Amino acid sequence: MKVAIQGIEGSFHDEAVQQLFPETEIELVKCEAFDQVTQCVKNGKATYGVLAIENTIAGSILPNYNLIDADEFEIFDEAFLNIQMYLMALESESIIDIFEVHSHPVALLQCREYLRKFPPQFKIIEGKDTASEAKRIRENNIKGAAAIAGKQVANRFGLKILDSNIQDIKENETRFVLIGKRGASFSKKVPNKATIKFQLDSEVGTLSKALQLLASYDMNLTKIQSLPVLGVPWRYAFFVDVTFGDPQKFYDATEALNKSVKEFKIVGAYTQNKENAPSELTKVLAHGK
Ligand SMILES: O=C(O)C(=O)C[C@]1(C(=O)O)C=C[C@@H](O)C=C1
Repeated sequence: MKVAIQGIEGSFHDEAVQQLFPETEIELVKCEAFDQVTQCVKNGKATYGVLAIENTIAGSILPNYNLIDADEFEIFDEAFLNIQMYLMALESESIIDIFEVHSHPVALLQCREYLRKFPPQFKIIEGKDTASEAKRIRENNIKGAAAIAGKQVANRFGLKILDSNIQDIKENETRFVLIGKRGASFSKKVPNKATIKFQLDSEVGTLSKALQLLASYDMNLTKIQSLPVLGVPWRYAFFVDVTFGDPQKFYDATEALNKSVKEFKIVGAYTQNKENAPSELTKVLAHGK
């Protein structure tokens, strides 16, 4: 099965794929940017894509909301990874030799306070994914440069860890979503979580009424994210994550909400996966049910 990610083997996206599909043979479709991931799913080069959507230090990865929304993709599943960051360089280097650091922009954001401790001439360079940056340092034998990546990357590419757990807050998690073409859903599990999207008229109380309606159907709101509607200045769309016990109540709530909001859409109804259970798809592929 082909799954597109931004990054290469060893990146956190790769780890998320392994988390979702521990028993399935996966061919990673390695992309250099998030929009390439959705393009690959759109044009069939990959059946599914995995995208980071939010991090507990860096916040929402907003462009990925737009990418999922723009091309009528659906969210099928989610995975949570504990993210611990490490500073790594060639075996010959020690921390005083380092004058520049390379990593994924979101990884650098997670280590902002740590990076402030280096002298002003120290360069912070946004690159590709964490693993590619580390690999490049190793393959080109780049002295004086370090990468920020997960421990698995140092092991995989033979780099020396110069500093450990360097993200600004010890507890650090990233949430990833599994996406595919709309309607290509596979899970036989009853959903207990969903992401919905809608727009509202700019009138007093419209958002409050929408949220009250969700509450009246026992929907537990876990996240709300507003994003500009592209091409319509100062208008916003709301992406809301809810968890629920009774899927029928969720569908009743969406039916009611659809009548009072604009551009309503269920971006995905799936199973909440804080425990990081393998994706249902693994079972479907193995047993056909
Ligand atoms: O560069 C990587 O290893 C990634 O998988 C990217 C990414 C991200 O996009 O947030 C994934 C998880 C971490 O939050 C840091 C970086």
